Amino acid sequence: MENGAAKPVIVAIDGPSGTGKSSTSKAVAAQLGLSYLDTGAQYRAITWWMVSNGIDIEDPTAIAAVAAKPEIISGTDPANPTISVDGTDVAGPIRTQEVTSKVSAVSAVPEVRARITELQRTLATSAEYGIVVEGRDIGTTVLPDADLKIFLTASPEARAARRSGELKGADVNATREALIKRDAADSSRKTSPLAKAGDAVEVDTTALTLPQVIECVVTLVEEKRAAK
Ligand SMILES: Nc1ncnc2c1ncn2[C@@H]1O[C@H](COP(=O)(O)OP(=O)(O)OP(=O)(O)O)[C@@H](O)[C@H]1O
Ligand SMILES: Nc1ccn([C@@H]2O[C@H](COP(=O)(O)O)[C@@H](O)[C@H]2O)c(=O)n1
Repeated sequence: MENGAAKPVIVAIDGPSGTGKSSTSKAVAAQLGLSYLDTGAQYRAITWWMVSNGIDIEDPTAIAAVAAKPEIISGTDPANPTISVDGTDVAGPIRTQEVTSKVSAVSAVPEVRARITELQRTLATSAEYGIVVEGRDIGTTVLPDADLKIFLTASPEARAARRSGELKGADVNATREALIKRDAADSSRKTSPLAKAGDAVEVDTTALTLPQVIECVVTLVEEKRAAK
């Protein structure tokens, strides 16, 4: 732990799918003694609830009408990030192909975003030593006053190779097409699209190893902390 008497530091890490946001954010938070929030897991959790309750994912009005119903709780320990819906641990179910293919439609609904954004701001402001929050709109919308904003990128080929390595036996081309499709949906929605904040530092991770990306972000956070 390196938190000492330092003031809380708020770090926003955004970027498209498979650029390394979760792996990097978790490691940076653990190394610097900060909390960690995976906002994609929250959108996946509400999507899982919609699917489980038979809500028509193609109907934004139906989604909006029930967006406030599920109780979503995120644990922010980077060594053991947790996510539950109405008391049920959904860490496994939110990673299914079904949820992945439907999450962009649910996360595009403004009532869903308002609800989840409120949860995210509450967690960020209550983190004693600071927090690393990763997602798509953290630097632009959720935490526009974050101390440090990072926007991770990587080529679609690198991202697909990483993902298909994770999903044993998955076809790289199909994985690449699915990533591109999800990024396009997330980037083109009206409310809080995936976007780089004007004051974010862009890090292209295509040719970097994960430890190199972590080291780069740790250095940037330490510089910000020293200047606070
Ligand atoms: N720089 C890197 N080099 C090689 N592999 C990496 C790198 N960064 C991350 N990975 C691997 O790529 C995969 C995807 O990383 P991760 O889940 O962190 O991405 P993400 O941006 O959070 O994705 P998503 O938005 O889809 O959740 C993981 O298996 C991770 O270990
Ligand atoms: N700040 C965010 C974070 C995520 N989303 C939506 O959730 C989906 C899943 O995210 P993963 O990081 O777990 O892959 C993502 O495709 C977005 O639709 C979001 O809208 N805003």
